Amino acid sequence: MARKNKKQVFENIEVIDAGAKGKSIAKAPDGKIIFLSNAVPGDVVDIQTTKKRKAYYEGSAIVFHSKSDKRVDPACKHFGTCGGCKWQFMGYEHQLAYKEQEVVNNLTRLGKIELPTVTPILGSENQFFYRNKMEFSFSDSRWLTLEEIQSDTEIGNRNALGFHIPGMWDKILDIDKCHLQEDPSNAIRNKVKTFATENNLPFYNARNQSGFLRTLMMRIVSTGEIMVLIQFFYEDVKKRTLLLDYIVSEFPEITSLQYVVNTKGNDTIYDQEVVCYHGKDYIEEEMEGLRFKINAKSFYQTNSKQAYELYKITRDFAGLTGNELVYDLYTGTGTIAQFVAKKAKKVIGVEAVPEAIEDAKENAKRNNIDNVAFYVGDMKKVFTTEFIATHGKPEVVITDPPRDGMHKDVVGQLLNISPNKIVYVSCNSATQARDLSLLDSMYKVTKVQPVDMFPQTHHVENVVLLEKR
Ligand SMILES: C[S@@+](CC[C@H](N)C(=O)[O-])C[C@H]1O[C@@H](n2cnc3c(N)ncnc32)[C@H](O)[C@@H]1O
Repeated sequence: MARKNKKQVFENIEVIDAGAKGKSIAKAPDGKIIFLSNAVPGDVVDIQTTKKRKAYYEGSAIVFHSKSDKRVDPACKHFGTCGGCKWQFMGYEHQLAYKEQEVVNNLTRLGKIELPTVTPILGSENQFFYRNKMEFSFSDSRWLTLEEIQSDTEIGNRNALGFHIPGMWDKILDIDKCHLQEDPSNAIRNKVKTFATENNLPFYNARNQSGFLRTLMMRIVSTGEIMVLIQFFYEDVKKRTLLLDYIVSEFPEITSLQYVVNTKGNDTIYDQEVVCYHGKDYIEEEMEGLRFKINAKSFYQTNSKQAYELYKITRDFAGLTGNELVYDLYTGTGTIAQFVAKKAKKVIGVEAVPEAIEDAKENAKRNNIDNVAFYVGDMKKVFTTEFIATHGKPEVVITDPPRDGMHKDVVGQLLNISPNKIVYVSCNSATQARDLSLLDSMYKVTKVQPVDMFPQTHHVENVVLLEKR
């Protein structure tokens, strides 16, 4: 019987494009598309298929006949094994061009939207070290390279503090220098790893569910404040104090040192008690004179500088005069709501996560903003006709949904209340395209501005202004 997924090799194929999920695209001799993960458009390669589907192949380049002039040398030595920055081998101007192309393709092909001239994508000033939050995992079974496996030398300590190998929940790549978060991020991570190893603090083993140290989360923000949170698998006061005291003495610049004892199977801390060991239990980020208190569980845009650009575009698209009632749907910790508040009569933010709404209310108070109000709940249940009757019909709606886009009932309600303008901020232009096509009967897209929040990855944010036809 013929094997269903028999691997094939296609020779001398030119990689022609970049596609969704950071894959590049080539065409097989039979006309089908091949999605590749390790090639840049312009490379000429031999491809071994890894999966065969009805309409396409997945594969990987095994021989490079010539290399694309879009290539650059990756800055990070972990590139290729670490799944974090898939596009690091492509020049930044080309990353931007492909991101912009993806937005345009999704809106025109998937959404069938008639677009105005798209404003060129706004690149990030920092192409590296732009993230304010990172989380690293401890493991006692470090991912080994092929050379290490093949070598005769005995591998002693296998402790790692780094990232999951893509698609592998129990394998951690040890990170020596990550190019995503500013110093002292690398120094803290490396010193914690060395100290913990030297003092025999057991690193986690996900397979056996054993070990003491689970994760290290760091937040470093523009005000200079630093939050470090260590997650332990069980309580051991002696070991815990040993490590935390070491961190305090070695890094006095840390303004918030916290920990969690999480005995569950998974690493999420959202249902866990967070204990402040040293300093304050929060840090503060600043944007245009506004201060945002961020605790260990709070959501905050991870690229602070580019978030400021995104918010300015959003406010500009909203074109507020000071007389409008604005709704900020999916408000998170209410940052957009507070950012536009001084240009509006009133802003109402709605969000599903109760803690985020608590942060939003507290931040608004601390910022002396009294023309905002926040409500918690699932959008499709909260954003009802009764809610509108109680709080008023908005002239402008800003919406910033998660990757899935808006629920169809929420889109239906927008059509129902028909604000003059809708500013749609999206981190997934495919679902944004779907929602825009549902709004198309009543709204015309008049402005489009893609924004790059995550250099070296394929992710792209897009802001769209919709005006009533
Ligand atoms: C992309 S974030 C936007 C955050 C915020 N606008 C900001 O810039 O910080 C999307 C937000 O939608 C919230 N969310 C997700 N599903 C929701 C739902 N069904 N109803 C209400 N909020 C939801 C998430 O918790 C998250 O805070």
